[in-house]
Amino acid sequence: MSDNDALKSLLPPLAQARLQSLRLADGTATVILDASGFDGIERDRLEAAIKEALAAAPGVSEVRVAMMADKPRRRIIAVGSGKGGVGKSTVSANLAVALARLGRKVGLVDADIYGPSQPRLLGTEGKRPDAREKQLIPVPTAFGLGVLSMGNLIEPGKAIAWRGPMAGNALGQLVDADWGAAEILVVDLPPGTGDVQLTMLQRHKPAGAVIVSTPQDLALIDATRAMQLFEAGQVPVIGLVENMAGYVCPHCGEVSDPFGRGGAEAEAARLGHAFLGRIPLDMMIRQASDAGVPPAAGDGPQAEAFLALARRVATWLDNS
Ligand SMILES: Nc1ncnc2c1ncn2[C@@H]1O[C@H](COP(=O)(O)OP(=O)(O)OP(=O)(O)O)[C@@H](O)[C@H]1O
Repeated sequence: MSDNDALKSLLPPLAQARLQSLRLADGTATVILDASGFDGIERDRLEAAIKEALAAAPGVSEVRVAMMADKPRRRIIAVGSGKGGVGKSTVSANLAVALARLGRKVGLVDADIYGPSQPRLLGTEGKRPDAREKQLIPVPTAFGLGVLSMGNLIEPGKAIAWRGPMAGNALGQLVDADWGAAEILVVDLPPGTGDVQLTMLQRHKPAGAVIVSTPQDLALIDATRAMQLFEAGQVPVIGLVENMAGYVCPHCGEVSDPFGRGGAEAEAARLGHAFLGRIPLDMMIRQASDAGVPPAAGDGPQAEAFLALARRVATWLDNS
């Protein structure tokens, strides 16, 4: 029997069952265990039992126990659009806030190198993330979620010079940050089908993608292209959201359809994708967003529209 096997046989059965590695070097026994599912008391008890079991073993002067914690199963929802200005950032921010309101543990990554707008939308402008051992710590917001933005990493105005590997590495820093207990990461992608999208697909494997479009035909053609990119990368398209869908008159509340109606729903159906809902073109949405208070955090029909979207996305995640 090797020294390691002899030591292993001294461990309590539970520790043996959960053992990942056991090493003895210079009198120090290092025991690494998979402690997923254990609470603090169970961990303390097990650690004490292991120390007691090995303390008197030959050649052991010190025992170190490392418990590998549960890694939360974190899933990425990529929010994309075919073209800029369709409200992808607005939808991402409010989807994340609404998911948090539904009790989901969520974080938001602003990967839009061309126009990082999440700090403004979530009222965190000017706040920089801390870092611990080179890992970024998300900036807390008033809405129950943390946020990290490309804007935290690049100097304003320099975004356009960011290409390929640089943008990919920056995305990695944001996605692999210290997201704590967050189970869902909503990632606001740049518009179109460029480098950041490809890195997202290849390195970070989103669980699914939400595509935002306005009702115009041209926006829908671009949205279709964005959906095809995700499908080619084997990322399921959760569905299509139609933003700026009907205009809500700020005076009388009447809803009209300056860009037509039903186009996105028909396009989603044509492509065999789900239609996730309609967000109206509403002055209140723009004003609240500009003021750093996402409408999803408030009351009324605007919040309800985003909560309905979040419910659909949460249900999709639960069933996939
Ligand atoms: N449903 C809406 N009602 C009213 N205004 C909206 C709505 N959605 C977005 N906006 C406004 O439209 C503008 C563009 O939105 P946003 O920045 O979210 O778009 P985007 O697609 O992320 O753009 P970009 O790709 O350029 O970053 C913002 O001023 C935003 O407040």
